[in-house]
Amino acid sequence: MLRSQTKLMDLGRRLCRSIGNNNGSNLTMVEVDDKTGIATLTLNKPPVNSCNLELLLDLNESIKQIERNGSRGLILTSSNDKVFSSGLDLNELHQPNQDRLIAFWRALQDMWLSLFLSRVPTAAAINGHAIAVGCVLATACEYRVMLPGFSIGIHATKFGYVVPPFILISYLSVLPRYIAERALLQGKLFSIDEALHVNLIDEVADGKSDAIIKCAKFIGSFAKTQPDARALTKRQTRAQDVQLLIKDPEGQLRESLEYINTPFFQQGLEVYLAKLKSKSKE
Ligand SMILES: CC/C=C\C/C=C\CCCC/C=C/C(=O)SCCNC(=O)CCNC(=O)[C@H](O)C(C)(C)COP(=O)(O)OP(=O)(O)OC[C@H]1O[C@@H](n2cnc3c(N)ncnc32)[C@H](O)[C@@H]1OP(=O)(O)O
Repeated sequence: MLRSQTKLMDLGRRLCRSIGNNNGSNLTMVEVDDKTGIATLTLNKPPVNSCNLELLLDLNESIKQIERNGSRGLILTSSNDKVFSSGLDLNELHQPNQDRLIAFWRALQDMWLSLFLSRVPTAAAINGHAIAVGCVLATACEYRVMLPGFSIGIHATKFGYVVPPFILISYLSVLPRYIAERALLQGKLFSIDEALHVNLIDEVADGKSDAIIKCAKFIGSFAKTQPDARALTKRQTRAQDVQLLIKDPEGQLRESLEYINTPFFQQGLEVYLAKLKSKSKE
């Protein structure tokens, strides 16, 4: 084999390095680009990246791992080419075992705080539908690039769910209040043009790799900033948004559990889950 060929192969091998998150699961995958130092965090829970307890724990561990290993940034994306994330795994909320429900909701609150307050620059390469908490994952990031043909938004009210404050905040952190309020009350899912128009997303990409390149470019825009100063400034900017959850996580947990356990919520969820299942069998 020619020396130049060997060199090229070495370069290819060097470009991306997988790092584990210590728990051995493949629900999320982390690859660090050796050249840029940017980590790509891929949601990988078939069929539609619905967030169950295990995925939330795994995601949180991966976010922390990316910060620990000194990556220069985090790009969140999906291994499914149609669905970024379908939001919370509704089976976790339906007739739940109470201990598991507590662990699930804690993991959700913790994961959101980790992503929203991450020290490193964050961007979402949204390569499929981003529904409800799927949208919350994207809005927790600092920048969003999306592929055409998919929907993004929080449609909870359409199905009789009230959203907890941190979900509300994740909308309010990127949308003007009147747009966030109207969209939440309507249970609106945005098309890509609508999302771009209100700045729910920052850019449109024509494929996943284009989205990753655009996210990396955004992260590169911080190259000349001092990482600790950037991280602290981000934390200060977002301090008010997280106040409630940081000051009283158990109170927030209690309120959510009370609501989830109401017969009203459970009955509505049962109807919705049945519809979802029958739709997938059509
Ligand atoms: C004071 C108040 C305080 C607290 C309130 C507390 C709680 C309230 C919660 C409110 C916030 C809610 C947040 C959420 O995230 S709820 C989740 C909402 N998500 C959805 O509604 C998405 C539903 N899914 C879809 O629309 C489609 O699946 C999707 C994503 C467009 C993909 O479509 P497609 O590729 O055609 O795939 P299928 O529909 O065939 O789905 C494949 C398979 O997956 C199952 N599934 C899909 N989504 C979920 C889900 N979110 N949870 C569980 N299961 C899901 C689907 O049923 C299919 O399963 P099957 O076994 O039939 O193959």
